[in-house]
Amino acid sequence: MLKVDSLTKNYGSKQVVVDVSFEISQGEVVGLVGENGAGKSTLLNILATLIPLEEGSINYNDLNYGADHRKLREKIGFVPQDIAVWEDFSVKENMVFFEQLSWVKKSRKELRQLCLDMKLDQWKEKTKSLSGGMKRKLNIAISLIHDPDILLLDEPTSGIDLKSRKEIGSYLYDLAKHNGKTIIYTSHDMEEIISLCDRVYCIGKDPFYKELLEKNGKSVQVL
Ligand SMILES: Nc1ncnc2c1ncn2[C@@H]1O[C@H](COP(=O)(O)OP(=O)(O)OP(=O)(O)O)[C@@H](O)[C@H]1O
Repeated sequence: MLKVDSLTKNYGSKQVVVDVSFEISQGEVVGLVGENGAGKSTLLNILATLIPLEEGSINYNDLNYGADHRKLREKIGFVPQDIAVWEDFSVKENMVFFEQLSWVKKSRKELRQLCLDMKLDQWKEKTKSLSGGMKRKLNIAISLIHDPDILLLDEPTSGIDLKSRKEIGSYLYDLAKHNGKTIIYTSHDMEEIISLCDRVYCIGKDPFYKELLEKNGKSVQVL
């Protein structure tokens, strides 16, 4: 269980995340939506321990975000909004590089399989020659190397074609439902949010997203 209590984040005098509380259970797929600048990436970055917690508390099972940073990082996989891979490395070299930094060891075969699960089969190709969508798939595969419990994805399917989006979406859904991973992700693609998410959190005051999603039968909580 991931439990967030009274979380607030300001950038100087600008309040971005204001007194936010929620709980997410193991195996849930939760969408995070809101207009540009609403604070989705900020919240994900705090959950990923990349932005320090200033006000409020966050706990994952018996781990506390104030005290157990290292242990928490072992449990979290993060896919940032901006693609973060080594352009001059091949897909294989990227996977091996990040595996060597990882807490969990994986064989070349297992690393390759993670890419194939993403429908990314250009194992020996230089990353810079891949399309933007393929680089995103590589980024997702990298985030899964250490078998995280929680997967935080910031617009993971942006720039990916519809067929691949659906493939990645169903792969992520299976990871949650069959492997018990907890998935929180942001997207501006409401169709994807509607088809993939168990629940949705909406950041910001604009009722647009809440109304649209509720019309489509989704359970939405405004943060
Ligand atoms: N390091 C920072 N310093 C100051 N302000 C910041 C910083 N990072 C983000 N902000 C501001 O905080 C607000 C929330 O930004 P954030 O990136 O979390 O929004 P978002 O909902 O993810 O937006 P988008 O949908 O465009 O990705 C924005 O107004 C942004 O300008």
